[in-house]
Amino acid sequence: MTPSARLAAAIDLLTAMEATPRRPADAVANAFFRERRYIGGGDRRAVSTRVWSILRQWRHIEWWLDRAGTSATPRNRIVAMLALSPRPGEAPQDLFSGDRYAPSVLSPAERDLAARLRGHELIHPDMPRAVALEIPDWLLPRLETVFGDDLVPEIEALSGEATLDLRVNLLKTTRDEARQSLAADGIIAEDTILSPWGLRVPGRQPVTATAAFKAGLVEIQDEGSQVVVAAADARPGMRVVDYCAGAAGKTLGMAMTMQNRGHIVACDVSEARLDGAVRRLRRADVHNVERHLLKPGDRWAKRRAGSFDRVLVDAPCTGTGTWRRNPDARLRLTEQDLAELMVKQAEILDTASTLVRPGGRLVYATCSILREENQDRIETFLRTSPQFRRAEPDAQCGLPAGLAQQGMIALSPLRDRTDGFFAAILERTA
Ligand SMILES: C[S@@+](CC[C@H](N)C(=O)[O-])C[C@H]1O[C@@H](n2cnc3c(N)ncnc32)[C@H](O)[C@@H]1O
Repeated sequence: MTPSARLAAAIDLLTAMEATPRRPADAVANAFFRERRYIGGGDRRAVSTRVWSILRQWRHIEWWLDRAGTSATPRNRIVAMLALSPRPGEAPQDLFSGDRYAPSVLSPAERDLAARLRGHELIHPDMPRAVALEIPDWLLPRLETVFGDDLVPEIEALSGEATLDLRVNLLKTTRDEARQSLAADGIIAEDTILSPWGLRVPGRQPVTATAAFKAGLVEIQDEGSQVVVAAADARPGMRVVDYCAGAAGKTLGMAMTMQNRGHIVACDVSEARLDGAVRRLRRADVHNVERHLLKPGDRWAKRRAGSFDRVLVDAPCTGTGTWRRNPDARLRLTEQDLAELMVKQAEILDTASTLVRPGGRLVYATCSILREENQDRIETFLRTSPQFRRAEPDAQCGLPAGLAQQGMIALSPLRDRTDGFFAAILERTA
């Protein structure tokens, strides 16, 4: 594709995203490219990079368009981005060439817009703080409470590119062998700092095409998720529940720390997600996992009360810790979403906690950075559940000493170079 044709595809993709504003951008993009199989890998990456650069600057661009008195159409967004963040060979009038497959030539109003914005920076001193930080207005006071003086660098870190982390599957290999196998396919990976089984790959590399990935030696998993797996400290022979297992990301990690011995029940309310786990479990050679679909009125938990050594609750949450991957999510998130999720988290935690045996552990985790979903949730739970107390990670789980503070781990992209993650370790005393 020519640069102009790629730009036209970017405009079409932005238009598709605007047509379904509640749908995650990556789901819209996947559907978009599935319907256009003629767009090859390199072109797909170029179109996505262009669109994602706009998603990351959504509020900045809107502010500039509003100031210019024009509407935030996909074409105007792209014209504004090209003018505010110019790159060599990307003059708007050249890319909007009107040629075959290219966007139609700029209208007088679009040309005027480009001329007015040229020479300005994306961020302007007059922008309200929430706009400058690219977060919804209602979230600003909450994030100021969480990060205090570090708010700006923390949000900058949350807005950057995500790292590509792998969890080595110790059921099949060692960290060194996995690293060597990746190197044979031209991918140089480094050990992660916090996770004892992690490898970090620089940039965006085609890991899924490597022999290591195909053979199930490595699994793509953010280091923060791996830390949650380590905090769960599931050991060989234990009875374990992964109560919100989804497609089994953390189930796979726990099966590994259990050396495939003992039993894990992977529960979820989503049949599609649990089905997605099957192929991953097989590829990783995991065979101590049973899947259980939770249904309304399900008596499964009641019948098994107090019978598990470990219960992991990887709760549905705002995902505010994963903005590096999903920059569009921060703009979709509403105060109502947070309120609904908090009700759900309380219900899930209450039910799942009944499964833990006396002396067993409950680990509650989110990929959120908000206090309401994390520390506040745990404090409320502990007030009403005196049979639980905070516990420290055991040294044998492999996490660095001092990572947990009073039984809670809060990871941030700025400090830890992971997604924003939270995990609380609770022990049932009676
Ligand atoms: C953060 S995701 C889990 C991700 C998964 N543990 C992983 O590591 O790949 C949260 C999961 O909670 C599930 N969920 C939502 N409501 C639930 C409920 N009431 N009980 C159990 N699971 C629920 C969702 O379907 C979703 O798969």
